Amino acid sequence: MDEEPNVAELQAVTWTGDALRLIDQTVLPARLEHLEVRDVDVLVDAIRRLVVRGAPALGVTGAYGVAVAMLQAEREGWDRAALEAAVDRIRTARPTAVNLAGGVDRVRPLIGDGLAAVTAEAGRVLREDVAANRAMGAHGADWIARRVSRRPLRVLTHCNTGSLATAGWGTALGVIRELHARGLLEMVYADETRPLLQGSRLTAWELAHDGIPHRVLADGAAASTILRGLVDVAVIGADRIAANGDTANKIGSVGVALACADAGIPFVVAAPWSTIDPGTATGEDIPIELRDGREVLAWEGARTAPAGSEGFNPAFDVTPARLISALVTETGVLEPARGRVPVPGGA
Ligand SMILES: CSC[C@H]1O[C@H](OP(=O)(O)O)[C@H](O)[C@@H]1O
Repeated sequence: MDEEPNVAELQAVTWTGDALRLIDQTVLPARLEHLEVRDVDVLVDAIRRLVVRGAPALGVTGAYGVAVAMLQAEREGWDRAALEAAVDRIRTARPTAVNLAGGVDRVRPLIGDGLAAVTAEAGRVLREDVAANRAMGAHGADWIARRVSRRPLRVLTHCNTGSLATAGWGTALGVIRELHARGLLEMVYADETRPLLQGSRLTAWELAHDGIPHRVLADGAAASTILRGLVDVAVIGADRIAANGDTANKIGSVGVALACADAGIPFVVAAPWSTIDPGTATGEDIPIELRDGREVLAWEGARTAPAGSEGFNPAFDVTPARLISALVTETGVLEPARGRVPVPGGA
């Protein structure tokens, strides 16, 4: 890695004019490399392998993915039906983050207006997300500063919700960046987030580049670290939020929420409205991605479990609204645990 990147401004997803340029998150933090995508099969594979990942980043990817499909259709002489089928494959490449489908659906109606219309709308999706993250950071820091009296603050987070998971700045990590900028932050406890280690590989990389003090902990250490009083607030992201406030996020999130409830500290979710799905009534209706069990049984090709063992690898879990102290959005803060949910009267 040559130049030191400005990680807070890093763009996991950019459009080159004729290709999607993705940071390859599977090789971070060892190497900062990019993948230029001009083919739908390559894009679907990149989404499934988490080359690009994180709900808002997937939303931008889905939007520009329509442009990738349009250019390939032109090159390869696809008819409209073949183009729509390719767009559907992008839309369904991963099931849980509602943003992926949302990004595709945002630009799909513009296919008939041509590539420029599609890429212009996709650009708005990207810029709106950056603006949303900045606003979320401020709303979240304001809420936490009002609700938590200890200074400075010790914050626990799970998975990666920074520039790498969004169009820039981050959701939960955007709140953490804002707390740091205000001089309110003592320490960030970053769950390693097995099995793909988004916390130890990606969040730690972002925090280190920002000069934010942090410690990486085993996922299994989160609950006792919270119960021992070493954490003042937990802030995490989301992949899909149901109408009643139930929230799907990276596997291990609900354990953090349960520990926070028992310890009497706030459990905060930071997510843009593009992650809220009014069409999903409750957490029971959120599709949970079941990934290849082998991800749990090995790391970088080195088997860690016995040959005969099977893996069980749900990628997300659902935290019930009753455990969520604050849902921080770009327009302000809801309090699901107090009944203030995205769709009042929702299921
Ligand atoms: C800012 S949303 C990030 C969200 O997405 C992650 O999932 P994955 O790494 O599998 O894409 C995780 O749930 C994060 O909280």
